[in-house]
Amino acid sequence: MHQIVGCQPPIKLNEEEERRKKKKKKQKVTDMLPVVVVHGGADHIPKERSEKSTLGVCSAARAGYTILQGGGSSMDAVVEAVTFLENNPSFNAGCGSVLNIKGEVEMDAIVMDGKTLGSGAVSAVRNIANPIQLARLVMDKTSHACLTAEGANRFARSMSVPEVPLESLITEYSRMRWTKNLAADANPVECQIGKMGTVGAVAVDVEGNVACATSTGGILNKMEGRVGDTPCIGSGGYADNQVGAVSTTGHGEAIMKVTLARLILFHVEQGQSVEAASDLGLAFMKSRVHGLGGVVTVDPQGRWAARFSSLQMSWAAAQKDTLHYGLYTGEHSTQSIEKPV
Ligand SMILES: NC(=O)C[C@H](N)C(=O)O
Repeated sequence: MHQIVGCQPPIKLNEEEERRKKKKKKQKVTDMLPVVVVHGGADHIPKERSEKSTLGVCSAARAGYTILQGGGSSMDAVVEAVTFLENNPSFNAGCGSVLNIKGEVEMDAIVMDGKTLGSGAVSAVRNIANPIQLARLVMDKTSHACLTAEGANRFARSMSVPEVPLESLITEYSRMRWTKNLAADANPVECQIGKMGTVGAVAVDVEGNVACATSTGGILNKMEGRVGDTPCIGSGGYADNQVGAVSTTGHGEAIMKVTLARLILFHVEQGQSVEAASDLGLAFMKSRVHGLGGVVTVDPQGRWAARFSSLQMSWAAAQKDTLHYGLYTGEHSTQSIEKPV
């Protein structure tokens, strides 16, 4: 092998100029940090519930953003935002979860840390007010990626996570929809309407670390023990500091078939913008397996997208001093982050 000694690339006269430009570009991009984006589920939300849904995602985005502004990690921010949404009975996660065929709540959740690719998930858990916090404990305190059903509940007890009465997670609205779907003349597709509101969040902190969190009660009148896409890595969410983070919502069986979150990040790796990559992933899911859904996506520079193929998806994003939010396709409202909606 020949070694070429003293062979240097020619010095460009405008090298300094280029360096300055690059630095400026980098500064501009990192100015976009921190950021948090949340969703309240890909849905067809009845009019009377849409305001609550928008208010809910806006306060969750604010809660996550407060953590980031205080120098907190993206993981802390997404868990905080999703905890907010789980505690809000307007969403299909935590209190307000849809009921399975037996009229019971069984919930799934996942978190993923883009710095380490560490993740934690729970599936088919009951009696837990905040499955997202339990998912985080699985990540932080075990060597496993997912715990399910009774085992997850036993782990919760060992971690002193309080168990709550099953009834406390059931709202009148979810019971009404469950009963309606049991009727002989029920239309199961129509009965899903207004109740697909899985919740999720993605964030980038000031250090450029990305994270995702997703939590759900699943789908209405599902079989006992059904596990959806949410706790599955690459389906319900994915986070990698080298690419970005995604949280998904929609028809779980379809999302799993195309591993939607990872598919979107593949498109980002191929050079697509977060917006184009999200649209490509959703379009593929629609054409290939007839599945509808929605996603929130960020890249490590703080560029973000909230996209959906369903009729609606409530979403909100907090970045710099602005809160962005929307519900219908093409809707994008903004206001100062200081001002309550
Ligand atoms: N609303 C949803 O997003 C449902 C969730 N993806 C599931 O199938 O469990």
